[in-house]
Amino acid sequence: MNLKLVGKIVKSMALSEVNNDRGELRILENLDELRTDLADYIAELSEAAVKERGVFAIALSGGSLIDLMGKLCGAPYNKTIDWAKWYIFWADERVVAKNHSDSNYKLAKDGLLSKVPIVPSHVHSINDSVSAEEAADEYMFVIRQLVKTRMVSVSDISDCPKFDLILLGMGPDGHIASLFPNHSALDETDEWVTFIIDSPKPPPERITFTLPVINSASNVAMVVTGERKAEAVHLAIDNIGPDCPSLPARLVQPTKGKLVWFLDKPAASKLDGLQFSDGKFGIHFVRREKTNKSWESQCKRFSVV
Ligand SMILES: O=C(O)[C@H](O)[C@@H](O)[C@H](O)[C@H](O)COP(=O)(O)O
Repeated sequence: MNLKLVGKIVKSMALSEVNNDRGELRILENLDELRTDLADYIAELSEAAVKERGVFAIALSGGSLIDLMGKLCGAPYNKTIDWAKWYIFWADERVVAKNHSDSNYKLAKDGLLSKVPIVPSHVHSINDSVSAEEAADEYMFVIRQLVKTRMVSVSDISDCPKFDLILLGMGPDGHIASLFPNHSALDETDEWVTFIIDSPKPPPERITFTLPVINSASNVAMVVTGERKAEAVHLAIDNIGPDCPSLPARLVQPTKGKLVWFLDKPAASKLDGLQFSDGKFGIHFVRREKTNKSWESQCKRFSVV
C-alpha cells in the first residue's frame, strides 16, 4: 500500500487531487465552503469563456445543485460576473409545466435566474406544452441554431455542441442528468437530446442531454453532497477493477474537457483509503491508493503537511 498524498484543508480552500481519468477531486470541509468554492469556480469559467468567446454557455441540472450555487446571487459575484453574456440551458428537464414545483426551470428561476441580471432571451428552457419526444426534438433544434451562430461552441472531434460548463448532480443510484442505470438512454449516441417516459425518480417524463454531449463539454462539474451518495461516489471515482458496473456517473469522461468533482466530506467518506484527522494546521486528508506514481511526485501538486 502506497501513501499517495497528504493534503490539508485550509479555510476557504478546497482540498484538490487529480485522480487519473476521473478528474479533479475537491473535497470541502462543509457545505458553506463548497458553496464558496463552487461559486468561485463558475465565476472563473465565466470570465475565461467571455474573454475567449464573448459568451458563456452553461447547462444546469435539477436537485440540490441550484441551492449549492446560491452564493452566485450575492456579493461579489452578482456584481462581478458578466451576466449579460450568459446563455442558460438544462442538462435535463422534467416534462411538466414551467410553473410546476417539479420543473427544473422553475427551480433555477426562483433560486438563481430571477436574482441576477440574466437576459431573458438567453434562457433556453424546453417547450412545456408538447410531449416529451417533441420537447426533446425542439430543444435539440434550438441548440442546433445556437451552435450555428457559435453562441454554443462545437466540438472539434464530433459534431456535438461544446458547452462551456455542464453542471451535474448525482443520485444515490449514480444517475446524472436524466440518465439512469441500465436505461437505454445511456446508449443514445445519435441524438444530442433524448427523452424518457419511465424515470425511476419522479416525475417519469424527462428530456436529457446524451452522454456524447456531456462528454463534449469544455468543463463538467459533478456536485455531490451527503452520506447517502457516498457509495455511488466510491463506485464512480475509485479504481474498482474490471467488475466496475456501468454507473452513469462513471461514464462522465469529457473527451477533451475537464471534469471536477465537488464533494462534501460525507459524500467523500467511502473513497478508497480516505482519512480525515484534526491537526495543527486544520483538517488533514490522507488517501492511500494503489498507484505507480511516487509519493513525492503526487505531493508536488498539494500542500503537504
Ligand atoms: O432533475 C433531476 O432530477 C436532476 O437533474 C438529477 O440528475 C439530479 O441532479 C440528481 O438526482 C441529484 O439530485 P439531488 O442533488 O437533489 O440529490
